[in-house]
Amino acid sequence: MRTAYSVETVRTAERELMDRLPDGVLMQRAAAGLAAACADLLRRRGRVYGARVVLLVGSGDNGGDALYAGARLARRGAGVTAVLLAAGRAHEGGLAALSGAGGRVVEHPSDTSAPFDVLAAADLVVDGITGIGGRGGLRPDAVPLARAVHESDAVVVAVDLPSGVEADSGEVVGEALRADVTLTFGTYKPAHLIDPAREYAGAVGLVDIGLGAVLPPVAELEALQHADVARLLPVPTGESDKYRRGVVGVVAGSARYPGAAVLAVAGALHGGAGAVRYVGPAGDAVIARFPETLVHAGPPAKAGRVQAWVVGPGLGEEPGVRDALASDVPVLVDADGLRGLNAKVVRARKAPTLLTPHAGEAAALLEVPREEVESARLTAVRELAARYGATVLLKGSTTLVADPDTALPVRVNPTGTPWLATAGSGDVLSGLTGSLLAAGLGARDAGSVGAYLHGLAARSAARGAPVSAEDVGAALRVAWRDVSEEA
Ligand SMILES: NC(=O)C1=CN([C@@H]2O[C@H](COP(=O)(O)OP(=O)(O)OC[C@H]3O[C@@H](n4cnc5c(N)ncnc54)[C@H](OP(=O)(O)O)[C@@H]3O)[C@@H](O)[C@H]2O)[C@@H](O)CC1
Ligand SMILES: [K+]
Repeated sequence: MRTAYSVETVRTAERELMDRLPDGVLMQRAAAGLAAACADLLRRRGRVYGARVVLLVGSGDNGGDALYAGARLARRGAGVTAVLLAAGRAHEGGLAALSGAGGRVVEHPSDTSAPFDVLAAADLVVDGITGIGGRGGLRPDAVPLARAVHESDAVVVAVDLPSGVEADSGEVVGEALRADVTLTFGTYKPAHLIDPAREYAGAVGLVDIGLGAVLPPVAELEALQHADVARLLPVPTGESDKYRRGVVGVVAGSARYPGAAVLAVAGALHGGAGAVRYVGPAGDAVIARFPETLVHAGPPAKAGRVQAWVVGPGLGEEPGVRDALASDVPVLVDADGLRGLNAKVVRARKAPTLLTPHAGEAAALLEVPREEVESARLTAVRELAARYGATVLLKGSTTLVADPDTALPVRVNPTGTPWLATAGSGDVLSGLTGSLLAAGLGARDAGSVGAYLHGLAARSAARGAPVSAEDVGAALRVAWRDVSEEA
């Protein structure tokens, strides 16, 4: 499991750890890890001795880390120049260390083109403008430097965070530095796991500075990995029959969108339930493709017992949502089922409800513009979970799963791929996730395991080429096998 902690939690832990250690030890640990990673990158492109390294240095400790790491590289023969964005406020000890090691210093802004000249010739740039203390994106002075960095051929290493991203939310206000590699300290922060910031961070490495021992046991965010998912997968036992493995009811499709029914059933057949009961007008299309499905014209209340319902994909105006919500089993609501969803009705349910909106649907539920959800995904998913008293899976570039119990970490799906942005892939996900619910997983686990397998399936089906939703459905078995081999 990968976990991420908020800035406030990190600061508290850092104070506790600092009290136990001599002054400056944490920064030296950070700088040593940073310098070692930079030296590795330089060696891969040539060698450290004689390499041209530029440090972008802000006014805080993030700049201090960069300066001390720069001093270590200078001692190994690199030509290191620090560009000070807040001359007079740069970390004193770091500056002294750098000049003691033979590093140079230039100021920005300045009357000369020196900062831009050194950037144009750099092999490696260390971004130490801001870390967890940065607010409000890059300031105007820093923007031309960031652009010069992006135009150069240098490898860009961000200290702790790419400067300009918001650590706690993953938001990017205006412009931010784009890094090839980000070295963070002690723990990941939300921005390392959530888009758009995650994308700016490049490959993220974690430097152990001893913070783990003082961080609280429950993180703000967590990302499951293969072994975690393997432990959660439902596995049939000797006593299992199709009913004991769980029956999932799929209320999807309409005369206009019969394909959504087929795709949701494709997902449901691969999610661990023992049987899939399809309810709606697209029974013929479903049976033609998946003869093992039990079909019923509806309404859901008359279709027979299930252990979980999936309602919404391609439903149009067809009824069924109310019936499913009135049941006493877990319900997953997706797509058309989310339209006009009544928060009071959802809150009053005794069994779990799992809502699976994309950004547009989430925006409609929250009555805010879509861009607001896209730029602040973590806030949006938490707000929806609180408002509906439901588990919410917010689909998108980084899929997030929030539980209505705010003490539980929000789950971030690490297996996403841009190839998943294809028509019908959400229908496969809702069927799959509903099937996991019917097989006995809780809503939070079903949502995060569903998103994980769905992303893996898309990756394995795509392998760098476009995929259809049907391909994703067909590759779910491969993803399941791939994960369960870790158990
Ligand atoms: N936590 C840990 O365990 C450890 C933390 N360590 C390191 O410390 C870092 C945190 O250091 P920090 O607290 O000094 O904050 P930091 O990110 O350098 O920035 C704050 C400064 O920037 C300024 N400023 C604000 N916004 C700005 C903007 N948009 N654009 C430009 N400037 C802006 C603001 O001053 P202002 O100009 O607003 O007066 C303030 O002076 C952390 O990320 C990690 O690298 C490691 O050494 C070891 C262990
Ligand atoms: K930085």
